[in-house]
Amino acid sequence: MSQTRSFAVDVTKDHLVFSAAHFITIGDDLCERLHGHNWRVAARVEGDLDGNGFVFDFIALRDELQKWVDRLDHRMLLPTQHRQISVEPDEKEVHVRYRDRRWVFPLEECVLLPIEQTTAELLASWIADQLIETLETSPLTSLSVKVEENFGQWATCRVEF
Ligand SMILES: Nc1nc2c(c(=O)[nH]1)N=C([C@H](O)[C@H](O)COP(=O)(O)OP(=O)(O)OP(=O)(O)O)CN2
Repeated sequence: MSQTRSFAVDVTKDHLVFSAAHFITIGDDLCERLHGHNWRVAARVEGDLDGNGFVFDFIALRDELQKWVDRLDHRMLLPTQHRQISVEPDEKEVHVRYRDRRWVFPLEECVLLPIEQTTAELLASWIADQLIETLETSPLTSLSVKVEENFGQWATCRVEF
């Protein structure tokens, strides 16, 4: 009987969590109040086995993911590509505006993300973009990043190579 076999590596850890603030718009007229989440992050890579019998070293994947989780931890997450929320940094502060609502945050407490919204989906996509640079020397076939915004509410971004 013929068989095909495929391999994947998953990394999910209790410490792969960042606590951050954000708000999103929903539809044209609803802009959430500023609030926070403990966002949990996990990653999966698929591909052929290397000479070690690895798809990819768990430890390297875990540590790379942790690096990006740490960059987001205890920060205000702001999307720079939103069509209704303007995000304007100066030397010390970030000025944010949605219609007649305004917020000013210390620049060093923010992460400005080149995405349209700070949804779980687009945060997963941004994290995937950061991981790809490290992974691209390995012969992987896909990368999936999962972000959990609230218990049991996960979004996944899967990139195929
Ligand atoms: N597919 C997605 N759906 C929703 C997203 C998202 O990123 N992707 N995000 C939101 C909002 O950010 C919302 O604030 C999610 O917060 P959550 O705490 O899960 O929702 P509740 O306000 O209902 O919280 P409870 O504390 O559970 O009452 C919405 N949808």
